[in-house]
Amino acid sequence: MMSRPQLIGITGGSGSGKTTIVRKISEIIPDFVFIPQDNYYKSAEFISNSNITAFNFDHPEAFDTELLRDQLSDLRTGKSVDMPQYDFVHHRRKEETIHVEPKNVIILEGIMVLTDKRIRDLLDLKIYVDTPDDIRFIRRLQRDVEERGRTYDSVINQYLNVVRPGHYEFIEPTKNYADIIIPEGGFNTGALQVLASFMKDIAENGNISNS
Ligand SMILES: Nc1ncnc2c1ncn2[C@@H]1O[C@H](COP(=O)(O)OP(=O)(O)O)[C@@H](O)[C@H]1O
Ligand SMILES: O=c1ccn([C@@H]2O[C@H](COP(=O)(O)O)[C@@H](O)[C@H]2O)c(=O)[nH]1
Repeated sequence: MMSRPQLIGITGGSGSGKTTIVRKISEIIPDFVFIPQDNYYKSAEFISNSNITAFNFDHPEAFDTELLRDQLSDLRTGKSVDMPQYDFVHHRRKEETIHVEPKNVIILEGIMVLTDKRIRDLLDLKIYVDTPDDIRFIRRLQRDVEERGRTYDSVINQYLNVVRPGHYEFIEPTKNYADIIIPEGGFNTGALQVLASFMKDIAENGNISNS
């Protein structure tokens, strides 16, 4: 490793295509550490489809930001961490952790990676994935029913009551902090190529100018 690891933050609303971007980048350049902010959700095991708004997953307080900050700081200074994992179906942190060794490039991805200054200040490059609300909602509805054990009614109820207001209060304004805005997410191949070649450069030469 030639200089300290560089942290790239990828944010945007739920369903904007953040995870898809990371997956596609990994097909071009696999050599990075991936930290999903979702893994730092606090457990809310009392939640089910019928009382989905009883815990607000779209508020900064829903995340264990102290743990995320500590682990990012460790990775940034070349130390390994044991990253938590999150179970979306049962709304709780899993027992098992994943041991993560630092690499030159670290990608932090999540809805609120630019919301809290403590995390924002650790990032070397900030990216906002900007996808229209209707498209994001349709994607989320399909995904949450297929992959996250949710019913249509509960996804719609949660979206109208907490996800949408939280988006406008805590996520959309953070676009102002972004260095790069990617429209439409994971199928914007031009943006993916630019990002991947930038990451390849850091992975091989280990620098962004201000490090
Ligand atoms: N450009 C796209 N076109 C169609 N579906 C997409 C696109 N990008 C993402 N998806 C799908 O939409 C859902 C949400 O995408 P995801 O990457 O998980 O978003 P995020 O991580 O921002 O919540 C997933 O099921 C994914 O396969
Ligand atoms: O137990 C949970 C935890 C989170 N959520 C929702 O997930 C999204 C964030 O994940 P994306 O992959 O970016 O969509 C957030 O809007 C929470 O509402 C959940 O429903 N249940």
